[in-house]
Amino acid sequence: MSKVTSRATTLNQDSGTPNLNSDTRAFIAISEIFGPTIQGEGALIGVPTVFVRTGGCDFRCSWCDTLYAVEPRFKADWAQMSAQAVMAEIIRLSGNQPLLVTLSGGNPALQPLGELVQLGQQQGYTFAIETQGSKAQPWFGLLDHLTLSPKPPSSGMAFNRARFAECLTAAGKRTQISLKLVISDDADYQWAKEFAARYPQLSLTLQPCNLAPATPEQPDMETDIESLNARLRWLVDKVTADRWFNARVLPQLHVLIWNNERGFKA
Ligand SMILES: C[S@@+](CC[C@H](N)C(=O)[O-])C[C@H]1O[C@@H](n2cnc3c(N)ncnc32)[C@H](O)[C@@H]1O
Ligand SMILES: Nc1nc2[nH]cc(C(=O)O)c2c(=O)[nH]1
Ligand code: SF4
Ligand SMILES: [Mg+2]
Repeated sequence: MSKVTSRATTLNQDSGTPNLNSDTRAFIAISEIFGPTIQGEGALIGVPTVFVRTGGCDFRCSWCDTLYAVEPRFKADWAQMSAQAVMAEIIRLSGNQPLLVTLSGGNPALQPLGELVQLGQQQGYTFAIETQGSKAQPWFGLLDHLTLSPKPPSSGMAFNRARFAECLTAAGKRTQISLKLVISDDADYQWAKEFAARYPQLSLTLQPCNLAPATPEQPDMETDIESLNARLRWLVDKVTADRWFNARVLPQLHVLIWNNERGFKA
């Protein structure tokens, strides 16, 4: 399957729109732009969208399924693109028909994305972001959806409550915020219960961890759907037994459909 990935670099930085980035000349590190497909996870599951995946991350989760957009050894594969060039690719992929654009990564919050969001919204596109809540940006307040996915103990990453709070503040009132917590074992589940209790105002999705995701070394590795389903059943049983009725339990739909393969859809 061939991949829809933008590699062009444009030099036109003059958008004429108000600037929300500290650096007006900033380029965005892009790992891939693909779609239209459907959002496979969380509160917007099933919604048609184009993904913009940025390169680079401040975390190294033990089970990360997108290391090709995280580790600096893949930097040479990332394009440095202007907001205008990214928008042109989104318009091309969507046939100039506005839809939801999902910013993911890596950590897209490390990138200067305010201008892109403004450009797209002027043309009727809406914007969602997937980020772990380790870095806030002033342009979070422009977004339509902010999915915060703080990491459980199994990831090996630490939680910074102050930084997470900054993300909530930056999103303000206009942006819809939801929580997406990945669960791989009992310790993660217990952590998620305590975490969610601290943020009762946020809509919540629990997502079973894929403990054997495709890796840059084995990108075509078959997903073990049976064990993913077993973990999903385990999670549903726990949530219902605990009468945790404001939690939503969802698989990664794109993994079930396309095996998390990089390409047009996954
Ligand atoms: C690849 S991350 C990129 C965005 C951002 N860095 C973050 O973690 O939110 C997108 C989502 O995939 C989830 N994810 C990554 N690896 C996973 C895995 N092996 N199983 C289940 N979810 C995973 C993350 O927790 C996050 O919610
Ligand atoms: N279809 C699809 N849905 C997704 N939801 C979150 C994704 C991500 O990698 O951030 C993702 C992805 O890579 N593909
Ligand atoms: S924060 Fe997201 S992109 Fe970064 S390593 Fe963790 S799962 Fe991967
Ligand atoms: Mg993914």
